[in-house]
Amino acid sequence: MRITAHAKVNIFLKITGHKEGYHTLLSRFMRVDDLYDTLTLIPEKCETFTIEGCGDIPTDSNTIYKAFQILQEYTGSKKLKHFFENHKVVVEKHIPSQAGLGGGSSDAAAFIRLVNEVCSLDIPVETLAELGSRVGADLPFFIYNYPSANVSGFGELVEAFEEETLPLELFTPDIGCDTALVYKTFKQHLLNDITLCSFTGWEKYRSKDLLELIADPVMLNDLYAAALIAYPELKKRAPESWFFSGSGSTFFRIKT
Ligand SMILES: C[C@](O)(CO)[C@H](O)COP(=O)(O)OP(=O)(O)OC[C@H]1O[C@@H](n2ccc(N)nc2=O)[C@H](O)[C@@H]1O
Ligand SMILES: Nc1ncnc2c1ncn2[C@@H]1O[C@H](COP(=O)(O)OP(=O)(O)OP(=O)(O)O)[C@@H](O)[C@H]1O
Repeated sequence: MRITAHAKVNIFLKITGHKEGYHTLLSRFMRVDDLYDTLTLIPEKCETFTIEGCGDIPTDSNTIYKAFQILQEYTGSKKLKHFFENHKVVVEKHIPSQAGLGGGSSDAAAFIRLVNEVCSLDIPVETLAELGSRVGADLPFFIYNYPSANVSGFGELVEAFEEETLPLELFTPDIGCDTALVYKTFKQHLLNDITLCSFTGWEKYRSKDLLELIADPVMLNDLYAAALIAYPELKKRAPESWFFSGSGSTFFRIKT
């Protein structure tokens, strides 16, 4: 009873607006094949829901626990409660936190997919994605588990994009970027300047072609400029000609 929870990068990320306190976006998400956490369900009597391997993150704020609560509420069954009185969740973390790689979201999505199977919940993937979106905006992409996808809305509209994943090299400086702060900075300084026509048709390009064609990391990812304002020290750590993922702080490029 084991599952891998892969990291993602955002090949491009353009903010399209703001409503209900959240930003809407258009982004190409790509799974990172060789960077993943693993989640294992291990038989053991547990007095409370038990997660091992997530360092000092309190259980209550762990995305895996949030996913459990949402599944529990949705199914309303004693099956899940009973299962987790007799199994613990062991996480092997490899994806750095606050890095723009979606680690916490990927863990929660992998947990939902695994529990759906192991506990024979038979919940359709669309419903799992909707339940997942209540944990975080990145969850639907990880629930569908496509290698590459165009993602829009707040993150809940996920459309598979037919292409192979790229071999990626990642660099995560030791600067944790708080997603909420980066979005807040974007709203304050940059939201008024968005020009929707500047990225018309980007979603149709293969990721490799788009990275070559646009080449500028600031143009490709709207949150990069916001992250540079919120975390000015990022500038010194940015390697020349690398791209920026999500709300940071990871830079990536295609392996040569
Ligand atoms: C930056 C991305 O990772 C790109 O893939 C996502 O858009 C963010 O996804 P996430 O980490 O799952 O974000 P969440 O945990 O849902 O949201 C954290 C905070 O970021 C802001 N937020 C998030 C997503 C979004 N579309 N608009 C926002 O303004 C909100 O203030 C929210 O409270
Ligand atoms: N299972 C988990 N794994 C990692 N972080 C978690 C987890 N559950 C809760 N968190 C909390 O979520 C915060 C953000 O972690 P995460 O690794 O998901 O962020 P991220 O790199 O900002 O992702 P994003 O791509 O969404 O920007 C961390 O500071 C951590 O305290």
